[in-house]
Amino acid sequence: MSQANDKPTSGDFTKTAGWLDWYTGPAKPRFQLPAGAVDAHCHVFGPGAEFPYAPERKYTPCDASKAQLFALRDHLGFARNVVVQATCHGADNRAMVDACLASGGKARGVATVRRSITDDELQQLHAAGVRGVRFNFVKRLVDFTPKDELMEIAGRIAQLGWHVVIYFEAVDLPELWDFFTALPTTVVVDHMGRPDVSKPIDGPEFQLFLKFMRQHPNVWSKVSCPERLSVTGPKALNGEQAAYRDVVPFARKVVEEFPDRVLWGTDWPHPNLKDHMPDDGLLVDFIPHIAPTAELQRKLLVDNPMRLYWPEL
Ligand SMILES: O=C(O)c1cc(C(=O)O)oc(=O)c1
Repeated sequence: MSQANDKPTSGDFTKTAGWLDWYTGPAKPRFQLPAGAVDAHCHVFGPGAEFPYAPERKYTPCDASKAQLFALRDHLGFARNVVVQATCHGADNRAMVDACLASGGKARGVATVRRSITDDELQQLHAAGVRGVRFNFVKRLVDFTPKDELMEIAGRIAQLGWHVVIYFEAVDLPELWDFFTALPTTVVVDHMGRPDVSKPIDGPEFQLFLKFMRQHPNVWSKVSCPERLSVTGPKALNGEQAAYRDVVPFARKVVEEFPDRVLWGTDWPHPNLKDHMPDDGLLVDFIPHIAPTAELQRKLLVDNPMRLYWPEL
């Protein structure tokens, strides 16, 4: 349906040139999600008039509110969300926290924090449902933060039982290896560490990522974002049931080798896509291609995210 660039950015903001808005009117998935499924990676954007975008942001999105996120959750058949702080909000977690608080216990959060955060502020985030912090190493999204600052934060949040979510490009893994493997918490990799899927699955780059997971049982991976990683498509649009073929072997390998350490999320509202905006219903239909059995699906969508984000249930 709509791929038009017609969604607003409220407040004193103008969308980044060429910004693609999230997809209106997604299909009802054909794949029936297991009961209690968690969308373990999604975001809210603003609305800018209520929760202004951060001065240090690298892009200005269209608004994507908590009500719109919850409507998508219900439409697709998810029971819960994990709302990950988007870089356009910097370390101002108010929009994410507001979504968690308004969810009636159906959303947990992952925050971005600075070294200056107080213990009281961390406790308030915990009470709102935050269970992790995100460290971002993708240079087009954030300015550099010194590793000693990040390690100090990791040490503090470890005491709350939280985990660290890391986002990086595959080519940067060698340089980041020592830092990542020194983290004292569970470590969750966003989007499989962004493999270049035009390279062979048994080539050095993806093998290094598998080695990272094999050698470090505290490392988990989100097998999300085929729409970002795919080079050949086809796109999840117009009813396509075999989308993003080139990503399937990579994601399926991770799911099958590490079934107890994988998560899946829509990545709605899909920041910074340049080529197309996927139909989120068809993205859900991608899941059985990478998790082909009911047991793998239940672990990926229910057991693993519940263990990490709702261990008390
Ligand atoms: O690849 C991206 O552009 C991207 C950006 C963000 C963010 O801005 O937080 O989050 C993601 O999961 C992916």
